[in-house]
Amino acid sequence: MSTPVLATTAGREGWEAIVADPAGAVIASDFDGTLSPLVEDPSRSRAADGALDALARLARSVGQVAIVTGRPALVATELSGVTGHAGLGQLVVLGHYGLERWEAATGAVTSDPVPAGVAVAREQLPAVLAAAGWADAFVEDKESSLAVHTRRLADPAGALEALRQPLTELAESVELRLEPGNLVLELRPPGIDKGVAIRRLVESTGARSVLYAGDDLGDLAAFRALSEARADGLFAVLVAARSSGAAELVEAADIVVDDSAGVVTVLTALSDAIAARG
Ligand SMILES: O=P(O)(O)OC[C@H]1O[C@H](O[C@H]2O[C@H](CO)[C@@H](O)[C@H](O)[C@H]2O)[C@H](O)[C@@H](O)[C@@H]1O
Repeated sequence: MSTPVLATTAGREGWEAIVADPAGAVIASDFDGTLSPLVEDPSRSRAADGALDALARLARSVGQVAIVTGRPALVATELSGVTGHAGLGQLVVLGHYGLERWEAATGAVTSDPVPAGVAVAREQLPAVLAAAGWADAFVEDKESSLAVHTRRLADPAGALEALRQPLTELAESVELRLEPGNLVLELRPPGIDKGVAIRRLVESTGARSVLYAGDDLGDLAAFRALSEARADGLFAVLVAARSSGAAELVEAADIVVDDSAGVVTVLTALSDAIAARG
């Protein structure tokens, strides 16, 4: 498979660094919209065809393969099907934007503490949704956070805009953070995001290079953290899938693909390039 179009010098250098020194590389990807096609019902998300095989093939040569997701770590492992998948025995899943860490090697999840505000928000949320006129919005209760989805409402974009301010106020009143995403508004713990998560992973692995793939606004923090880390000598390749239409993410990317199938193509091309270098 040929090398994908690398739009930037930093991206080309990052790709070359991974190919030349795969043992020093972390390959990390978001789940929804990046490794999995977007679907209406979040409980029906599944890894795209070939995604796990592509990760497993990379895992043979790179230092670390990881999924970095807004989902609870165990939900992401179950939906993605990574548990027990051949070749993914060293995978790490950073769930809840990095609040949780699951390791395939042990099957154990560790988590930072969940702030009390989540329980208060859970109680108050139905009344806030009703007052905004969107009592039927789907609430995905993720235990450590609450995601309000508008995708299945009559006016998904209108509902998202109508709910943004009241949910911001609710989040602030209980010391949570409002995380906007693709037709979703999440109330979640502050102090952690995918930027913090990927920095921790780079530090703990001693990585010299990273490829990170994402599609939504929540992935911007990882893109920013890795862009900044380039100044300290880290090589990075930033891959954006257009799935969620996050323009800022696409603008900041070194490689842009349409969807999760495109992400699989990039991962496969990278493992081909590593294999060709021998
Ligand atoms: O960090 P991610 O793995 O991308 O998770 C972010 C949120 O993704 C999920 O919602 C998105 O995907 C759904 C399934 O395709 C889709 O229906 C929804 O509209 C998208 O926003 C998930 O449900 C959230 O909990 C995640 O935080």
